[in-house]
Amino acid sequence: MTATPEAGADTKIPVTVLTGYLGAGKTTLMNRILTENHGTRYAVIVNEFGEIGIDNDLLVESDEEIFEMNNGCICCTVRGDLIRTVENLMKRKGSFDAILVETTGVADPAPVAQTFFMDDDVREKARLDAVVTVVDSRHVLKRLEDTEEAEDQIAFADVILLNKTDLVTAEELKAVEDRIHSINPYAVLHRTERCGVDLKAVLNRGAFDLERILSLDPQFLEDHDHHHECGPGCDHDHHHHDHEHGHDHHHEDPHSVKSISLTAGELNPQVFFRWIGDVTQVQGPNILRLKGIMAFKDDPQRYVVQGVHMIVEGDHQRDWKDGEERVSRIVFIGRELDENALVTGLKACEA
Ligand SMILES: Nc1nc2c(ncn2[C@@H]2O[C@H](COP(=O)(O)OP(=O)(O)OP(=O)(O)O)[C@@H](O)[C@H]2O)c(=O)[nH]1
Repeated sequence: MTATPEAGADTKIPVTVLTGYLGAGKTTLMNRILTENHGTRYAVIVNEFGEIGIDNDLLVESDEEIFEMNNGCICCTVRGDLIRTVENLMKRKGSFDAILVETTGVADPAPVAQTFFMDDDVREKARLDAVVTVVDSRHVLKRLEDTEEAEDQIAFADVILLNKTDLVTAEELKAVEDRIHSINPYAVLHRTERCGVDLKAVLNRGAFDLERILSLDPQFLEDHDHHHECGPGCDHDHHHHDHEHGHDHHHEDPHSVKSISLTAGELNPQVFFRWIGDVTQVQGPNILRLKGIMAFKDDPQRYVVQGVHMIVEGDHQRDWKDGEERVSRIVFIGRELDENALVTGLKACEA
């Protein structure tokens, strides 16, 4: 974690990570990005060559290669292939403006995101802009029953394209939205057919769109969630799927993903860094994402933290504006999170 503003943060190449279950529409979105006239030149990294038409854009193949960190982290891995690919791309810096990583065939988006936090050389040159998840509206509820990966992809997302809306009824779509919202209330949702979305809504979001995420009223979200999870969403599931485990109340399942949003006043940075380090060491395997904007006492600038599992990084972002309320806000998305401990822990960081 660096405590000083990083020089040249703006010159870092933004990286968009594209995830989504098999057949959700990732290639369709990719084709759109590569063919639409948006003025940005993308270098594309895929695990395997797709049938993508490329003009000016670079397409790089990378083989699956994942390293576990040898520092005892049980949930942190980096992708050697991705590091090398990004480094090779950087030698051609100037010939593209942004990088798009398609995680075809990769079930877990964490190692891809972690690579952009953990490898120093990569971090120096590139910044993770957003994780974009394409969801098949027709099949996602079933996928969520079958696999943890489908849930992880939603939990990780900053932007979600609710695709194939032509294949579901309005009620079905609403149920899907409710369910996604219950997993990750902070992702921006766009309903799409053939991934038809204004690409500005997907690309170059900046810092995981923290501003927007954290400006949401957590109280509202909690009420909202509760209502939805026990309401039409659950009903819908019952009608459409056979449940082997015999219940639908996802929030009662300790293994399901939930989000916890906390606020506090001005913090003592030393105490906060120690706390967030401890939290991620202990709860890291269960923390899929964390994002926060912190107000440190006597610090003229806002401090932004974000993390994946046990990895946290932070940076000063910009000056607090005149009249802007100096509050600290942080969101954890994960499984089996100890909410009381998080609440007490953050409180104890107050200056
Ligand atoms: N009906 C319908 N079909 C769609 C939509 N979007 C994509 N498809 C189709 O769904 C199929 C899968 O789309 P892809 O874009 O290849 O999905 P993908 O996520 O790249 O698939 P994999 O690479 O296999 O993981 C294709 O036949 C697309 O034409 C949509 O909104 N509605």
